[in-house]
Amino acid sequence: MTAHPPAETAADFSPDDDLGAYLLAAIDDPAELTGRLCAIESVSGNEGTIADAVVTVLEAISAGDGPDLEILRDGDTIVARTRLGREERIVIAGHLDTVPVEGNLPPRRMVLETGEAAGDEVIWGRGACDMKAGVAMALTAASALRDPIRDVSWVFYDHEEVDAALNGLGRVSRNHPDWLAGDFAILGEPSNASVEGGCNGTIRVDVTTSGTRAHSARAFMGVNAIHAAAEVLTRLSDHVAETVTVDGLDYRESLSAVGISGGVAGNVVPDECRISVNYRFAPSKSAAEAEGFLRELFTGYDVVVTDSAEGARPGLDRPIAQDFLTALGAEPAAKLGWTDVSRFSALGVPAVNFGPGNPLYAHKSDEHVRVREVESATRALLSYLEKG
Ligand SMILES: N[C@@H](CCC[C@H](NC(=O)CCC(=O)O)C(=O)O)C(=O)O
Repeated sequence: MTAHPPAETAADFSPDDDLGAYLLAAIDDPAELTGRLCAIESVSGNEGTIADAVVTVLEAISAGDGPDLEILRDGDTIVARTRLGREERIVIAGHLDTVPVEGNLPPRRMVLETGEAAGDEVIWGRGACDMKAGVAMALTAASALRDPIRDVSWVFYDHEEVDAALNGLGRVSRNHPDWLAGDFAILGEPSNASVEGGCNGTIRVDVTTSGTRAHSARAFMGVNAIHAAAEVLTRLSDHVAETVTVDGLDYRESLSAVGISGGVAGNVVPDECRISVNYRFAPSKSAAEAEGFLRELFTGYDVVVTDSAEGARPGLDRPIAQDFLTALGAEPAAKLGWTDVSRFSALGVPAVNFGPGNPLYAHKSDEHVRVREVESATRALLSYLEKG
C-alpha cells in the first residue's frame, strides 16, 4: 500500500484568491499545474470555481503567441477552439470534476516510498490521476501549441463522475452539437500515458426485496426484507465476471453491490431492502443486453434501472486512430472504466483515452500521478498536434 503523506507538514500547493493567475503561473510545468488544479476542490456539482479559473487560463492562452481560441461556455463546460481552416480537427477533452474527497486533499508533491510508484516523485491527492493531470496536460499543450497540423478543440467539462443524465458533454451535445465536431477525439483519462481503447459500458440497478413489518419482539409475525437480501448478495458473490475480447482488446467485466439500504426502526422487522448493483459490461454488449442479464440474474426480485451508459468498441482500426498509435508508439489496452469515448463514438467521432496516471489508482484514497508521466504525456501530445 502507498503511504499517505504526513498530515502535519505544510501544504505544497497554496492557491490565492486569483485562481486564474495561480494556474497561469504554472502553465509551462504540467506536473505543478496538476497539483494546483487538485488544490481547487471540484467534486461533481462543485466545478464552478475551477471552470472560471480555466476560462481565465484559456483567455490568456488565446491572447498569447499561439493560435487565437474561440471560447464558448455552457454551464461549467468550456470549449476553446482554433479556427485555422485546417482540413481536420482534433477534439481533446477532459472533465473537471472528481469523485468525493477521502482525506486526500490538500494535494502533495512527494516521493513515494512504497507502492507502484515507489521512488518516483508524484502529485498525490484527489483528482491527481482522474483526471486533473489530463487537464493539466491539455492546458500546457494548448499554451505551448504554435502551428498545429489540424485544428484543435479543447474541451473541459463538468459532471463526468456521476449519473449520465448530468454529464456536461451530454448537455453540450444536446444544446450545441457543433461544439463537439471533429475527426478524432482524445480523452485525457488516465491511461499510463499510453492508449486505452474504447470503454466498458456501465449500468446501475436497484434490486429490492420485500417483506412484512412486525414488532421485532414478535419477529415471527413478519417477513424480514433485509434477511431476504442475503440471496441477492449470494447471487452476486457467486457470479464469475467475464473477460471479453473485443477487436483484440481484453475488457474485464465487474459486477458489484455498491450500496445497500433498509430498516425502519430499531424494533421493527423491515419490509424493504434495496441493494444497488453496478455492472460494468464489455463494449460488445448493449446497455439493453446488460439490463436483460441483470433481470435474469435477479429473477424473483424487483429490478429498477437507475443509470446506464453504453460502452464503446475500441475502433482502433480507423486510419486516424492508427496514426495516433503510430505517433505515440503505443501498445493499446482496454479501458475498463466508462469514459466519454463512448459519447464521441456515438456521435460518429473516433475516440481514444490517452492521459497520464495509472487508472488502477483512480478513485482511490492514495490517488496519485507520476511527475515524469505528466511531463512525457504532455510532450507526446504536443508533438502529435504539431507533427502528427
Ligand atoms: N455515468 C457514469 C460515469 C462514470 C465515469 C467513471 N469514469 C472513470 O472513472 C474513468 C477513469 C478510468 O476508468 O480510467 C466510471 O467509470 O465510474 C457512472 O456514473 O457510472
